Amino acid sequence: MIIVGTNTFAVMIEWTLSAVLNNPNVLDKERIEVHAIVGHNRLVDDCDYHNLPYIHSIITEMLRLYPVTPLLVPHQSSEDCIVGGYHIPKGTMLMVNAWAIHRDPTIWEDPGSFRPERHGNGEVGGQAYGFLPFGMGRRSCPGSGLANKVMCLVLGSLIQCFEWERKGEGRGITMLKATPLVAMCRARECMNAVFLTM
Ligand code: HEM
Repeated sequence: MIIVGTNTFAVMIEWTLSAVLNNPNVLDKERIEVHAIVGHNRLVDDCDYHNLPYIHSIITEMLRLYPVTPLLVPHQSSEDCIVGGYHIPKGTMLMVNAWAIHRDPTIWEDPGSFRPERHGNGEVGGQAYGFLPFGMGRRSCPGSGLANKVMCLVLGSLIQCFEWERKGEGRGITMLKATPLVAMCRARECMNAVFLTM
């Protein structure tokens, strides 16, 4: 529980920051949203969660392109069954290739490109079964709500408080970046008053 709840999350934040730093227009758009909703006099908070739709779109798009557990976790069939016309004997180890589903051109338009806008207001822009970063059904991830909330608050705070500059891309069960993200951050001057109250 501790490993799935921390490692997945840390990997996801690194992937998301990388994508945002590589797409300055996305960073600018998000900064404008955070500035309009939260301003400069306080930090991003719990109460802002439902009012930051573009952050939700960014996180959804990241979970689509870079699902941290690309093959989910192995399951085992408890009885003989038929899936998509294939006979699956009892006791078979079953893996779901979420990576391939998330990049299937019959489900997603231009699947390889990073376009948060495809998920208007954070709602998933493809078919329901085309997006399963947290699995599906009764064994799906019980931490998905918490994960989405924490990712939103962390990403919002990082964008609100710091100026970001990419320095190059320099590392469980999760999909790590082949080259770790290397970035430089500097506290934003407009946030100094907030930092002084902490
Ligand atoms: C970005 C963050 C996360 C991602 C992408 C993620 C993804 C997943 C996936 C794909 C599964 C397997 C679902 C399946 O069997 O098909 C899973 C299971 C699980 N996750 Fe997460 N997870 C995340 C965060 C968390 C957090 C924060 C917690 C706890 C606080 C958590 C707790 C669990 C547990 C306990 C299971 C096993 C559920 C079961 O087997 O019934 N996860 N997660």
